[in-house]
Amino acid sequence: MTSVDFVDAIALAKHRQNFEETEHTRAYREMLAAVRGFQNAVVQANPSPEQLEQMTTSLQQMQAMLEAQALPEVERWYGRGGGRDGKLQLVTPQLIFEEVEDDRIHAHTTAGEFYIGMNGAMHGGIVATIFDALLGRMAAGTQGRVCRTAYLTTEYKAITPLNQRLDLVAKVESVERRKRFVTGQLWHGDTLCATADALFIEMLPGQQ
Ligand SMILES: CCCCCCCCCCCCCC(=O)SCCNC(=O)CCNC(=O)[C@H](O)C(C)(C)COP(=O)(O)OP(=O)(O)OC[C@H]1O[C@@H](n2cnc3c(N)ncnc32)[C@H](O)[C@@H]1OP(=O)(O)O
Repeated sequence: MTSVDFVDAIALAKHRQNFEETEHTRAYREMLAAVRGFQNAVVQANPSPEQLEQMTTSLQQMQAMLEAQALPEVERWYGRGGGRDGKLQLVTPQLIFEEVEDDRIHAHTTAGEFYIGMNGAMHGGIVATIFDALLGRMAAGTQGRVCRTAYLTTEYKAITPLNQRLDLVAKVESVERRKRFVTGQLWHGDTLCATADALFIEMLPGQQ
């Protein structure tokens, strides 16, 4: 089996939904958490020349080790999972899904320094990426529908802080044939930091 067998998005998603949490994959999740910790540390420090040399050498060694084991997308653990602790991914801060219903989701997250824009505020592109992941999960619903984002509009109402709990709410507003219109809100306590509305289209067999 190669990744070429899975240009069909539905077949790829179905195959990747079969994901067993084992000791080995839990260790992979822990490694990704360590990468997140590293990313947070790396953006906050100005290491000395000696430290930089040491870090660059170590990182190059780890990169070479991983490159020697690279797999086609269909076989990778990255991007899989999807229970309460969300997917095994690094593109957004980890999302914790508290309630997942077919028309409503409540989740939360805490974004570290890696996701900084400027002056303590989260980068706006990360806010939009969080909404894409949250609203994509909403469009998938409890049935695991395979959908793609047709549009996603984000409004930034207040600074989204780092290192603080953020609450995320998603809702399905309406459904028309393959179209799922969904909205999202990102809260810090009582402050509404950002909102989004998006259209997700359910994939047809054969579509990439
Ligand atoms: C439990 C399991 C959990 C699983 C968790 C999964 C979580 C995943 C989370 C991660 C998620 C991350 C997800 C990602 O990041 S996906 C990556 C980002 N998105 C893309 O790359 C998508 C690129 N675009 C396309 O592939 C196509 O355009 C799609 C597939 C979207 C539609 O092309 P397709 O040929 O299939 O459909 P159609 O053109 O006949 O249109 C169909 C209908 O839609 C209407 N329309 C289309 N576009 C727009 C528009 N912009 N505004 C308003 N309306 C629009 C259109 O008028 C028509 O309406 P109607 O005639 O029916 O009335």
